[in-house]
Amino acid sequence: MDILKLLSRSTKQTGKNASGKGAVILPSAGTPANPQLFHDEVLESRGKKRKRGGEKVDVVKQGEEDDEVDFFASKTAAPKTKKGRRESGGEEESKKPETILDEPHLLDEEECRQILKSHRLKHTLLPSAKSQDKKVKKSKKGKADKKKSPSKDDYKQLYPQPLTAFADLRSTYRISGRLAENLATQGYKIPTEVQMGSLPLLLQPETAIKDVAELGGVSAVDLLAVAPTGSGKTLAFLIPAVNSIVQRRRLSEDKKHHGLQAIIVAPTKELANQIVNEAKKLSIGTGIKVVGMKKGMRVVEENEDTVQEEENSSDEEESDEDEEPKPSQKSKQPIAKADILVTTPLILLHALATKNPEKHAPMPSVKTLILDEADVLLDPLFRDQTLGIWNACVNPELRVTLWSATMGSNIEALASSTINERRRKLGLETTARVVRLVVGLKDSAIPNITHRLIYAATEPGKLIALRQLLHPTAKSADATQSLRPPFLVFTQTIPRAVALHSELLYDIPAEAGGSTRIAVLHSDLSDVARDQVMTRFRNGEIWVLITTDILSRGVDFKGINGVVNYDVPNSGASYIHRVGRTGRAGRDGGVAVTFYTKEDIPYVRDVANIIAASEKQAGKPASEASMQKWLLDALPKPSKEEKKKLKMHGVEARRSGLPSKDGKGDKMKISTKSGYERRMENNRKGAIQGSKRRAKEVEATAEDGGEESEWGGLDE
Ligand SMILES: Nc1ncnc2c1ncn2[C@@H]1O[C@H](COP(=O)(O)OP(=O)(O)OP(=O)(O)O)[C@@H](O)[C@H]1O
Repeated sequence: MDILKLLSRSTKQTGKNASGKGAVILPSAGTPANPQLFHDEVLESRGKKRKRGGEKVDVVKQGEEDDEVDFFASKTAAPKTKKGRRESGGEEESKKPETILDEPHLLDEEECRQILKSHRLKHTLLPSAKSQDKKVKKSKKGKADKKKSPSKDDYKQLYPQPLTAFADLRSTYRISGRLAENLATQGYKIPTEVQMGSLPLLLQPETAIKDVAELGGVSAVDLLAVAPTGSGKTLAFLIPAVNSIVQRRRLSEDKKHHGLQAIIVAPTKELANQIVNEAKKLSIGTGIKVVGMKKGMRVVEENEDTVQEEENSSDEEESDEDEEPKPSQKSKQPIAKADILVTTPLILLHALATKNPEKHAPMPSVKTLILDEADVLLDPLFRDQTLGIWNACVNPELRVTLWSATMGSNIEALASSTINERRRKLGLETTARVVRLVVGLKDSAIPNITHRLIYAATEPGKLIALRQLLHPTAKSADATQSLRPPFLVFTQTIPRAVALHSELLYDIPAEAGGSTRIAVLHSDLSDVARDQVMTRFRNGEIWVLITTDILSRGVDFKGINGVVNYDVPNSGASYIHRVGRTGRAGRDGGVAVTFYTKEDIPYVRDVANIIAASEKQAGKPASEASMQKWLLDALPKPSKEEKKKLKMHGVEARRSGLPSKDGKGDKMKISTKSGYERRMENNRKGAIQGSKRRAKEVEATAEDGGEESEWGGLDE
């Protein structure tokens, strides 16, 4: 069923924007023309203007977009064979005959600078462990120089080769032929900015930076990458990880052996599962095994120190947390056969537990550690777990990359000092340097979506406003004033998500799929239930998904038209990640709606500032900006302490979401009528509409052979 058709049948929307100038292209409407966000025109030294994305960009024209709307379609994957295996297009990498490669394509320094500038890419070499050591010694000697932290001069800007086309990955950076084929099969043509800026450096630093003296004479980098939501960071970290394992396997004598070489850590199960799927697609035909970490899985050899978790699942099975493990199962599982392991922090840390709670079993074979959503993984909530895993990666050749759309300076300092500290301990100061890559404006929301900050005054006001968005008959001249499903709704707490779900459950009429179109996802649900909701949402069966911040980071639903912050997010970073679930891969037309009430006024300024910065980045003139200066000036500035409290616990008044004994919390309740009342009302309305429709049908059939009746939208 085409939900756009169904929901728009009875609306007055014409597909034009308010000015009537052009059709509104929704994120769910086909393939984006260009996944890049920034392509400023930069004057070259010779006076010519550069085209967007450099010379080699192969742009998919609008006319070539998919005709059929497929909200959550994945990119073309290799077709499955009868046995259910993906066709890899031939033998494994190692058995393929040598192919003749094109000439490497390298740009001169001026061209590099121009392209990096036009795509708003900034590379900074961070201070080395040695230079930090010197500073500390100096400050100990001279009492006057108390400054231990690096000065501005220690940060050097770099201009490495940008990747201008995916074809260069093979011709210039010599990635595996099978990996290049897998990328082509999935339809990747134009690299996004973060891919342009990171892939050359991670694949071949010595080619990306011609003069190694620039990198302090070393030929390897660890990377801190801060790039917008939906800008393709997953591919940027997976390509080098898969490629390095393929190259190592090629040199290995035992090509069938699987040993853990790369670990990818993500904060939620949903994100970890998504990364497993992407990594598997890239690894087709390479012989690489990608595994998602499960409870009870073994990853290290046992010795007298290790404390293995009792087994209740194998690496291929869905774990059942309620099932009691049998004593005979204990430690009998073989070590998971994995080259790449994708995990949430705690589950892996448990698998590395030793009798000494301070120590974890080492993983000497791991040469790549990737922290996705690194700022949250290094936040106090996950910090010890993440550092525990990091410290267990004892291989001296370990390369670390950290990725997020937001990275506070404290997190950057922690990451950088952890990398340097580790090197110092292992005596490896000179083998690699840390490079920071920032795409666009640091810590900002994507510029290709529309933001709307709506004052709803009270909790019931928010419910009314949400129903207006959901209501397809909302009389609005501007198509951006209503929100077409599919969309996500974020609440502050699990009880509030559950309450909102039961409130809205009967808002979609039975003929449009009824309550099956609305679902809730949160961490109190079982893994199986969470997986089912994710699958149904990806398949387009669920139109409105109510959730908590569990889905705010990393999760990629390609065709989401909008995000509703039913409750104001707990921080600016949370806003950036939540709204970044729409407008992925450069898609235009996404809408981010944030409701706020009287209780939120002290905290909403951060969100307003982010919206203003995003509109400025998008080049919106001040007259068209939704965030007017007077509003920004009028909003109070929360203190550091207030911000900290908000980040930890959210807006106090709606913490529990349940009615309080003193009755004060009742005004924060999400409810107008009980679910039973709404269901009864809905049934009544359905019956009336049904009988009206039947009467009309009979009339119409009598007159002109009949016409399909329309859903008249939601009556409030
Ligand atoms: N070069 C490309 N061309 C077209 N689509 C791309 C390209 N690179 C990535 N994508 C698509 O962009 C979408 C977003 O990618 P991804 O999930 O990696 O974003 P992200 O930067 O990790 O976002 P977040 O910060 O939200 O985690 C995915 O659907 C991915 O397939």
